[in-house]
Amino acid sequence: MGWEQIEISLPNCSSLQVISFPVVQLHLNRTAMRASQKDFENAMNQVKLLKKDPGNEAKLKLYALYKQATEGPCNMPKPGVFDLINKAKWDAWNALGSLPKETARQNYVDLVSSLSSSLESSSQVEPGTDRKSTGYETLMVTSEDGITKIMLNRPTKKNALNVEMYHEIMHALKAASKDDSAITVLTGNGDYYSSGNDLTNFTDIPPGGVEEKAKNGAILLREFVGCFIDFPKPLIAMVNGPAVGISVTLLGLFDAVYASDRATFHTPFSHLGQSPEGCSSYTFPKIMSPAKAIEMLVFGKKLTAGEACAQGLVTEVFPDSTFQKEVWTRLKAFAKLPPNAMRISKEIIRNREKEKLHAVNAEECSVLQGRWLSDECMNAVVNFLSRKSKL
Ligand SMILES: CCCCC/C=C/C(=O)SCCNC(=O)CCNC(=O)[C@H](O)C(C)(C)COP(=O)(O)OP(=O)(O)OC[C@H]1O[C@@H](n2cnc3c(N)ncnc32)[C@H](O)[C@@H]1OP(=O)(O)O
Repeated sequence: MGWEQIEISLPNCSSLQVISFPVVQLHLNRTAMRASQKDFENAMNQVKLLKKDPGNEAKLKLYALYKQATEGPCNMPKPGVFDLINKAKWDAWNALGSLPKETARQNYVDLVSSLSSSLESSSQVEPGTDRKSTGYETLMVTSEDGITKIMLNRPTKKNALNVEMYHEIMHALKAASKDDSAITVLTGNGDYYSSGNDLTNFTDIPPGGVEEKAKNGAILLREFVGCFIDFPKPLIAMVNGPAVGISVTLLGLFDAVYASDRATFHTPFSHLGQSPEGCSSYTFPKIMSPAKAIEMLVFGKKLTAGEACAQGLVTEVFPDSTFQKEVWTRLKAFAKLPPNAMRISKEIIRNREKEKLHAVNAEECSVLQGRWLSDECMNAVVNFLSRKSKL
């Protein structure tokens, strides 16, 4: 995804002919119809309720029409060539030329209506199936031998967490907290545990712009991390390979962390112009000392599995060749222990910290919301997406 997606969507949105043709046609067909301000507001609310992502191209059109409808023709200075996201948005808006505000408003309403019906009908392909409860797009969730296993399942993207995956993990954790399993395990499919936040999450800009994007991201992150803080049963991470970013910071909220000796632990927040999340600003200094936490969270020092174990972040390291067999044997034995006793013991160990953890989570999300709007963060994301940088 990433660069290819941006390259494909840019020509469509920056070309005057392509984008203005349907707009003009709609204008001619609708001289008698005018969307009211109420229709426009309803359409804006409807966009937030779309069950599926309409894709970057549609979102750029929505953005452009929204700006044209509310502010009129684009009179902003053109963003620099490396400011990919804002340039794509500027191009889309500018391509609408002098389209009247009322027509833009009508076209916005029409576009939302067509997106709602096409995304609605594509989600009805399998009638009667509730994807969220019977299957997942980004996870493999199984439950047997008293263990619910949540496996991150985007191996070709190194199990990067896209927005859908955040939602699905929350859903799977909530379901696991109520099912009849005794323990829950999080692991990754393929060679990575997880490469952390999917950096293409930053390219989906809603009509309200980057500020709205940052605000929504902070709300999502807070809810996501909250699910780990509140998870009532023993929660175990099986770190099958390298772990990056949020997949590392969350480990401080797990009850045991078993790692393959192939695993590494990397939190390159400063490199990305970002700041720590997952309550790591609180859990890491407690687990490994403030200085060691700063080496990881501020200077981005990558730890081997052995180092992470020596510092208390990892419970035990296993040779990769026997990792799966040894850990599953151990987990199956744990899962035979009386589940209520385990749950109550976890509660008494963790509960007095819960309030503090929720407060830390809220503060970290608020700081990150600001970081996501910084040049440092935007440049790092653009550099990754344009293949100029990797960790
Ligand atoms: C809303 C909540 C936000 C919470 C805040 C969270 C913060 C974080 O988690 S910060 C950490 C973010 N992660 C990264 O910066 C990692 C970026 N990825 C990389 O540097 C590298 O991909 C790698 C070192 C993880 C792996 O390198 P390599 O073995 O060379 O593999 P590829 O780069 O070719 O990766 C294969 C494929 O996967 C895509 N991909 C991998 N990680 C991510 C990612 N985090 N975001 C988006 N895409 C990712 C990569 O682009 C490749 O895609 P294709 O080229 O389409 O095959």
